[in-house]
Amino acid sequence: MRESIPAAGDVSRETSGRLSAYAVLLRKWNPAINLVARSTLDDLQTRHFDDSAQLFALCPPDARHWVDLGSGAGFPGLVIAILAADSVSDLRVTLVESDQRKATFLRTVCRDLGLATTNVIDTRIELAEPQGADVLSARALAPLPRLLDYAERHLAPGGTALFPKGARFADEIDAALASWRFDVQNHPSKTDPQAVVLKLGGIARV
Ligand SMILES: C[S@@+](CC[C@H](N)C(=O)[O-])C[C@H]1O[C@@H](n2cnc3c(N)ncnc32)[C@H](O)[C@@H]1O
Repeated sequence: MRESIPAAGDVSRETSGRLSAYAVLLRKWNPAINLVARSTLDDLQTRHFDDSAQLFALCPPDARHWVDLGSGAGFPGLVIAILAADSVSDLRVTLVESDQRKATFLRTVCRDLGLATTNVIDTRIELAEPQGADVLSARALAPLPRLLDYAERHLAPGGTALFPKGARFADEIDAALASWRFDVQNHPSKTDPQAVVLKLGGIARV
């Protein structure tokens, strides 16, 4: 089956082809290793592809290394890697996923799609070598205070964190401010009226 999944905004034929090939692999592997909830397979584009692609527009132009934590089936990190492969930037992407079967899936997609500058680390975030990321992302991984612990390990000084969050994002920010200071912008989600993408900079422990 040929998928037709362009990301949000205009993308080249090559990028559109890679996104379609990724979707085909996802559907093929999903019954065996439960990459995404079956209920979301009917709306892969909005729930996963567009939801991931919106983060790419928030990437600082001088970023060189994007690290996605707890990538699972590759959201948002693999979509970012596909979009970056077609951009003028030299962005390389690292996906951290401790589930070995999911990490194998991520590596297979990278190989089949020719994503030569995307790397998969199949260890726990807490144990992985510090990554010095310019941009750190994590979707559906952990509450904000724990994400900031991860950012302390893996984000370069002055780096940017992008965390999609649900309707209770303000409570998470309040909880995090007990131990951290940071600048935060709330970008409304383009796929869910209740959700936002939090863009954090200047992260430091109080
Ligand atoms: C709920 S899923 C979200 C996956 C993906 N980010 C998404 O939004 O579709 C969380 C993923 O993070 C991985 N994970 C959870 N804790 C982790 C850790 N400490 N280190 C590495 N991966 C972790 C899990 O294996 C799982 O694939």
